[in-house]
Amino acid sequence: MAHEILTPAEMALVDRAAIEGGPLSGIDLMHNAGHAVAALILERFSGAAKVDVLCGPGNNGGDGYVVAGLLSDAGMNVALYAQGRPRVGSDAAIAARECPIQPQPLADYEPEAGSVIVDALFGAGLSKPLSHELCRIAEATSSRTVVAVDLPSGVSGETGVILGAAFRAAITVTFTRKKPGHLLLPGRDFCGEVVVADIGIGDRTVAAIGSACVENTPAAWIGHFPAPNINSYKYSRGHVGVFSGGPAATGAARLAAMGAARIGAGAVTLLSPSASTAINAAHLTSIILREADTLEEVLAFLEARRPHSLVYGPGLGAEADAGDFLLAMLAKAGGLPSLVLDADGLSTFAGRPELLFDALHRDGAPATVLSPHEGEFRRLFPDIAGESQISKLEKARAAAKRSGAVIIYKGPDTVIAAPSGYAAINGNGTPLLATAGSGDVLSGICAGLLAQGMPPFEAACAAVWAHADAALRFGPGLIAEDLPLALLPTIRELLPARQAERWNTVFGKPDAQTKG
Ligand SMILES: NC(=O)C1=CN([C@@H]2O[C@H](COP(=O)(O)OP(=O)(O)OC[C@H]3O[C@@H](n4cnc5c(N)ncnc54)[C@H](O)[C@@H]3O)[C@@H](O)[C@H]2O)[C@@H](O)CC1
Ligand SMILES: Nc1ncnc2c1ncn2[C@@H]1O[C@H](COP(=O)(O)OP(=O)(O)O)[C@@H](O)[C@H]1O
Ligand SMILES: [K+]
Repeated sequence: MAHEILTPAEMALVDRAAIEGGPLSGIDLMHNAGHAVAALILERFSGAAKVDVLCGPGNNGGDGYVVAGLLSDAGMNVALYAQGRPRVGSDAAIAARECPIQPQPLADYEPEAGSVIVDALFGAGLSKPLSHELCRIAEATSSRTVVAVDLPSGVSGETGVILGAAFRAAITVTFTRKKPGHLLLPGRDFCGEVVVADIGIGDRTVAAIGSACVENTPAAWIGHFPAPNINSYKYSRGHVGVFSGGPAATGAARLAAMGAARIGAGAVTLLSPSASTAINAAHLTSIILREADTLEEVLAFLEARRPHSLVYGPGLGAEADAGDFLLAMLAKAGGLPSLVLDADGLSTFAGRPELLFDALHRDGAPATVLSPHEGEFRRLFPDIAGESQISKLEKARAAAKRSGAVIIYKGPDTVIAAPSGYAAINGNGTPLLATAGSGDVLSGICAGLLAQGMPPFEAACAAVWAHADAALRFGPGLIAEDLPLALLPTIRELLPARQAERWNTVFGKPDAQTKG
């Protein structure tokens, strides 16, 4: 699984296990790391007038000494600036000794136009904010071409938080696997293009560490992606029920309904208050419309039609009665398989979230996905949101554990987390999605996948990825109404990939275990 994400601490364990297990020693790995960075610079920037390599005191600096030596051997004009000497006996000390270029004090460094800067100051070992002097240098290089080794110095590999200031890289070359700081904001914004270099550490060594986080790519869930078979009929392909708001707020539910239908649910029913029926009827064709004003009417629908998944929240209004209605429905409806709570369906529990969490932890509760944006997350999990020391990844995990639901913690760096702690960080997000109603479509896509039998964690991951992929393919001008139809090219590529995966499974290749 080459899409695992490793924290710096996990990466250190992997490095150690690789060195102990052989055949490569620490300095061999450092040589390989330096080679990878030097090869990239030769490939992309061989015409640069000069390369300035900035080396720190640890092994990140060690990589820098290797890069400087290799680029100089290749005929480039290289200058080396170092902060502190590597610790005696470290791999970095060997690399510094091997390097033919005499380092100058980093305090003397002034960036020049036309130079490419290699930032090998701090990587995984960054433990405190950059000093004033380093902040000055980071600032002075912000408009230059910087290639960062492992991470831009100043970016926490674990959280993506900036410690003091950070170098702004055009390209970051990291080793073996990405770290959370490459995907979480604001770190991601400082990394530029991220290249993952293989330095000779095998997949098995990485797998043995048991990272519980992956980058959200189709590889993480394609084995569960639903494909209709020859026996499918509309209800067996998945039936989604979406709750509509009152007459002034019906659009959100229709967006969710269309998202569910386009991702492949065979039937989607919009449950509409009678005051909204005429408006909804005027805007719907293939979506089934069912009037339901009271709990009894909703329960009668659930009993008669047995939908596989419900979307509750978009456009419902955040007043307490929306939450009370949901709790009553959960208490009385037997055997509801799955539920997506979004928007007002989350905000209605502000100040009383434990009522929701208790209901979701009860025996027989539906498999639930909560899809809060930043503000909704703060309303449901104020203490977790306020923790300044932990990453968005850890916040999503804590929220999933507490609520008993899969969390889609939305934003440019959406994190998906299961109550088990298993998590994914999304990397294909696009600001094109920052348009009103796009979250409503996402909730429908997620419900549509749940209704087709996809396990909740995988359904949430696939929904987030497909939502962003569709937006990227559609391009500028996207509004939420476009998103359901924009899913088509995405689905048309995912379905053959799913078929190929099925053949692999027949022949015993990848595992299709659920992580949720
Ligand atoms: N054998 C290995 O373990 C390998 C390590 N590699 C490189 O090694 C790096 C990790 O090396 P290290 O663990 O030595 O860590 P770093 O080189 O990132 O930094 C550690 C040193 O910097 C100091 N430090 C941290 N933050 C500071 C700050 N803000 N101001 C001043 N000093 C600060 C620490 O006290 C420590 O001395 C990786 O990022 C990667 O580039 C690669 O060469 C691959 C192999
Ligand atoms: N800058 C961005 N980059 C990537 N994705 C974004 C960005 N801004 C918003 N999104 C995504 O767009 C969607 C917006 O959802 P939400 O905030 O609930 O909007 P709405 O309530 O209008 O539907 C989420 O999936 C979110 O992750
Ligand atoms: K660095």
